[in-house]
Amino acid sequence: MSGEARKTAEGLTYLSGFGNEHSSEAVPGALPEGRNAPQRAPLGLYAEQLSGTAFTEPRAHNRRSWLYRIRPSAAHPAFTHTHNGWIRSAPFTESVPDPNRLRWNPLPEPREGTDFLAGLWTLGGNGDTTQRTGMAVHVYHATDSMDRVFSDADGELLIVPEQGGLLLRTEFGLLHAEPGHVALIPRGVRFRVELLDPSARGYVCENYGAPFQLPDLGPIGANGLANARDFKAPVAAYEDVDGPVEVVNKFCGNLWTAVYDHSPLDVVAWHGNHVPYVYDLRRFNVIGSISYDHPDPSIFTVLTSPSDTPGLAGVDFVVFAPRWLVGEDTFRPPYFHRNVMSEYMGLIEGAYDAKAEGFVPGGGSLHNMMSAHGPDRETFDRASAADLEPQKVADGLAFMFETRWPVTLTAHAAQADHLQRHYDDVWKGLERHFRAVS
Ligand SMILES: O=C(O)Cc1cc(O)ccc1O
Ligand SMILES: [Fe+2]
Repeated sequence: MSGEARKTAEGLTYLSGFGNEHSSEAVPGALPEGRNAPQRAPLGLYAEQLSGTAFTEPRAHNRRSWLYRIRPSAAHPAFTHTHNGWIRSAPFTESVPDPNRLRWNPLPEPREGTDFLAGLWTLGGNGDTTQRTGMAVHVYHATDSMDRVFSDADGELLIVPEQGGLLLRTEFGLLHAEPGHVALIPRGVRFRVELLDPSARGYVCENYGAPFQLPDLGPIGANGLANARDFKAPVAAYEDVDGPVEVVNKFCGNLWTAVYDHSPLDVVAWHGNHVPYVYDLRRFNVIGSISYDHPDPSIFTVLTSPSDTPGLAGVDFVVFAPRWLVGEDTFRPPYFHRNVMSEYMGLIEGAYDAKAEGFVPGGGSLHNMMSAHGPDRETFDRASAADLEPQKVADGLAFMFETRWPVTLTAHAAQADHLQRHYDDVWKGLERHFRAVS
């Protein structure tokens, strides 16, 4: 926590646009012109390519960046295996996949001195890190800024703050993420998380699969949902630090550590499209029904990680942002349903329109493949009798990590004290109203 860090965070400038070929230099002349790897890079820098997709993937999906740095990334000592803390990875084998509807309260307070990495607590996931498939759901609660630097070879990290602002110092520069924003750190990008408030809490989707992209818009047209220009990439900023810096690397499910003799956040200039972003969820252009019925929540997709089957996402990131409900003769909250996709939901602020109580900011729910869920009894009774005036859903910001594979829990998530014991009861007492004759 530091006033200095907050001042830095609030004065940041950004480059605008998701998927763009961005470029930035912290020192004029640091970026080579007209080629990526001149015989001698400008200013005595080392040129390095960081790829997020195979070289040969279609141009529309290809992700890579060129970094111009004080020292090459290759100059580091061996990594040694270290403790994974509360972090677990795919394949998830600590418990049997659970068909029950499950809901957790927020994580308990961590010990003082818990940084973002130590505060990461894996709830569960699917796929296999060695196959680059699937995803993991983590929550975090931290009380301290990181001194160390982290990178994740297993996937990209979508960070969803719920309490406490974050300053993310990345190889590409600085990002500021407050509750209501999300930050996206691509696979392999080194970064450090500094806290702007006494503690920080939130959610992380670790996406082992194809990098997140904006969803196609189909008949919606050329605009809407998350607009590409609202994704902000950092401008180059570097640390020129000689001295021991611990670098932690998550690789195939385990944390590995090495002490470098310099900071690896030493990129003076870069260009490319494999870059981190911050996005303000309140910029989401919510599209919905203006006639009748409640649309499927795919209409709220912010980012999607496609799988090898068209239309079937490894993981979708979906936001339930403030919006108007105007449907006529319509049950307006989320309907009862059993879905083939599995849904982890979290709440950033306020309340969610399908749950009157018990789903609280910082908590989360898991409705695995085909589990029956939907509005709780109180919501059903209220919405079935409501006067159908136009209604603003104003005070909530909920989200969903929706995935094609069931989420298997870690042992600590399955046995957690903060796992709610009687979640099923929210659907108790839904009375029968059936009459064979109307
Ligand atoms: O609340 C949920 O379970 C998520 C959800 C929301 C919605 O509007 C429709 C279907 C769905 O799964
Ligand atoms: Fe659902």
